[in-house]
Amino acid sequence: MGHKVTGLDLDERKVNSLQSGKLHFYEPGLNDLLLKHLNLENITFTTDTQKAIKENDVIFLCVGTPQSPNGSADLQYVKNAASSIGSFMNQYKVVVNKSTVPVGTAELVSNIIKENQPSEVPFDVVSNPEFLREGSALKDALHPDRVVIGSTSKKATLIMKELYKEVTCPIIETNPKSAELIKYAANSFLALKISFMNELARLCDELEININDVSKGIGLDHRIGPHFLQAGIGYGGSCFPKDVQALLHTSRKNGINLSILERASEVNRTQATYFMEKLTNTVGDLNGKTIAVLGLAFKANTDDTRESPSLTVVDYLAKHNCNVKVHDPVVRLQSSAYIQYSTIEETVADADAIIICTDWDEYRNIQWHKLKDLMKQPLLFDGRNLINRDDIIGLGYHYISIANF
Ligand SMILES: NC(=O)C1=CN([C@@H]2O[C@H](COP(=O)(O)OP(=O)(O)OC[C@H]3O[C@@H](n4cnc5c(N)ncnc54)[C@H](O)[C@@H]3O)[C@@H](O)[C@H]2O)C=CC1
Ligand SMILES: O=C(O)[C@H]1O[C@H](OP(=O)(O)OP(=O)(O)OC[C@H]2O[C@@H](n3ccc(=O)[nH]c3=O)[C@H](O)[C@@H]2O)[C@H](O)[C@@H](O)[C@@H]1O
Repeated sequence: MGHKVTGLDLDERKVNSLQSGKLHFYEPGLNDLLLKHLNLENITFTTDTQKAIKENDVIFLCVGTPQSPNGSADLQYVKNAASSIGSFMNQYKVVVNKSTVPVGTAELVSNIIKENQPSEVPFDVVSNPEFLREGSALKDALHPDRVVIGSTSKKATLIMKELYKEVTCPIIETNPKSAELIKYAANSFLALKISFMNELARLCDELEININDVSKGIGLDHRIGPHFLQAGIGYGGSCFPKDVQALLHTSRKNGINLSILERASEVNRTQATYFMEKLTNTVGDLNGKTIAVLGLAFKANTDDTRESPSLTVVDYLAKHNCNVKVHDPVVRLQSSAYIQYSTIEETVADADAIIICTDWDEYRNIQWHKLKDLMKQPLLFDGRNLINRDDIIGLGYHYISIANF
């Protein structure tokens, strides 16, 4: 968008990798753009906190806000970053909370900055939540549905609008607390949609109704919309699970029961196990069985495995003494719970069953007729409803899905 950007991180390994033009994670399209802007000297990476704070007018806080044991968002990284900003700022700055943070954090950040300033320097704190998805981060960031600016300062709002002037979408101007809640409400509502479909899919399983037809049928109603109605083995990732818990924690602290969200979280907690019970019902005793798991990432087009339902599946299988063989096109993780193979063929060889856990296109396009003879028996569990039921049954597979009839 024409800005000069400094990427500051305390992790030297990440900074060195990015500065040398290599992404340390998988995100389609991002590496080319990184190289382009490194060459144009539009972006540079550093671990020098003081220099990065002094040399920039707008400081985005994009640090992690992981889940604490009690469900709340752990703000230790936000607090540390805020105290560094206070210590090192030398002139007016706009400090932007880009991390997903609970209601009241803009005020908290502001107080920490003030407490750490050696002498008074003016600044404003703005809440500007991020709505991009992993796997489509670039498109989402450059073409967002909306930009939310939560600010009590006209000056800071103007600077933020100038910063986003290349982006063509509605800009919601509000106060910081509303902006903070908008982020949690958005993620929670999306999680709710998924859990609603997953619970409905359990009923569809009983009634032999195709949940995908139900999604299509309701999604065409503009008031409902077609997105985030895909039933599967549950939502994962570094955000939905933790953000739902953080909002529930905020609601309990304030004496309000968000009962629908509580239930959505519970449905998600049990969804992968619900699917695994189908495996037990079909295969019987799992002890010593060889199971091939396709996909470790929490969804396609990312190498992120944080809160991935695949790991719940692997854990379940390992606990039931299965011989677990896994495949993922991009994730490379060592674990004593499984052996990872680089080809799908090796992964499914001698398997008693295949379980699809991630919606990679690579799995959608598998030549299933070629795999059948490699397996002990042609048994396919489709946790993402990726496969055409009639086609796969036509090839002689026994096919079990999330109500994909
Ligand atoms: N990952 C995603 O797709 C999205 C994430 N978010 C939110 O953005 C925030 C960050 O998420 P992720 O990037 O996934 O977290 P992450 O944990 O992968 O990365 C955070 C980075 O901050 C660095 N860091 C911590 N303290 C620092 C400090 N004082 N100075 C400089 N660097 C510091 C860490 O070394 C780490 O590299 C979270 O609040 C998350 O909820 C929001 C929308 C999308
Ligand atoms: O706050 C965040 O970090 C981000 O969290 C999510 O993005 P992300 O976690 O990257 O991925 P999603 O595409 O939302 O998928 C989340 C999980 O839900 C699952 N999902 C998604 C959609 C669906 O219909 N069904 C379904 O099971 C996915 O497989 C995945 O496990 C939100 O979509 C982003 O808007 C938000 O910025």
